[in-house]
Amino acid sequence: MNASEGVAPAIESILAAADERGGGDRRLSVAARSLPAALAAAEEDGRVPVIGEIKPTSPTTDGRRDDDPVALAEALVDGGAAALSVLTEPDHFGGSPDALRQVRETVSVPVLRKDFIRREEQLDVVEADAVLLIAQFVDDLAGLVTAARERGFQPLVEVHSRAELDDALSAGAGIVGINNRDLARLDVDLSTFEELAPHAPEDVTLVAESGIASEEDAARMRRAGADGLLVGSALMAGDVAANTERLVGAER
Ligand SMILES: O=P(O)(O)OC[C@@H](O)[C@@H](O)c1c[nH]c2ccccc12
Repeated sequence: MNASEGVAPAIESILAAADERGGGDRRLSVAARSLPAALAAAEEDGRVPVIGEIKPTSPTTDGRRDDDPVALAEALVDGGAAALSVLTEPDHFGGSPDALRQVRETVSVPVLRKDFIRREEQLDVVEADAVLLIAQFVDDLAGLVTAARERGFQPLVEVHSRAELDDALSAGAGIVGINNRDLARLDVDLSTFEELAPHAPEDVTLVAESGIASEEDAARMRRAGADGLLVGSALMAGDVAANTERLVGAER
């Protein structure tokens, strides 16, 4: 399979860079904070379960947010985020493994590592509670899901189509992220989540990813069955704690 077939030039460049990056030289063993439990606890508490993403920049963002990642993490948690996501991709998203390390040392909520992981040893770069695996970009999804679990990580498998959702489920994913962004065209359509969510079994933790900007968007994804919302850009623009508080307080 040629994983980069039919994807936007920015993504091709992201994948080429990902293939160049090495991995860790020893196998990590992490004691993970449970992401599903953190999302459920927020819900119990009457909060919209938001995974707040620290994303300094991206190929679809204008400008950059170069604040201290720890300060951003604290603002997200103060605003009520149930969990955090930290970009570790350096070349296109301005992230770093070190930012994740510092954030995870500071906060007590679960932290997701957001990167383009292609090979097993790339899991060994930095400890996190959950790791993103993008179905479209991984050749042996079941193998990487197992490799992630062997290290103690909770794999969050990202999908964008029915076929990828089925692949994620057959690979044994317990947490599935449905990305509303089409990586081939780079546009966002919230109906992606609405169309795919009904095909996931009840016991899978479902995360709606990308393009959630308003309280209405948050409510819409919750009505469609999202157990968690992964939000980056809309939180990063302006006052991070206030932005988070607004989405966390959205009604259904
Ligand atoms: O900034 P947004 O539209 O709220 O999106 C967050 C997140 O879903 C997005 O950053 C993302 C989804 N899948 C990814 C894979 C790699 C890098 C980034 C992503």
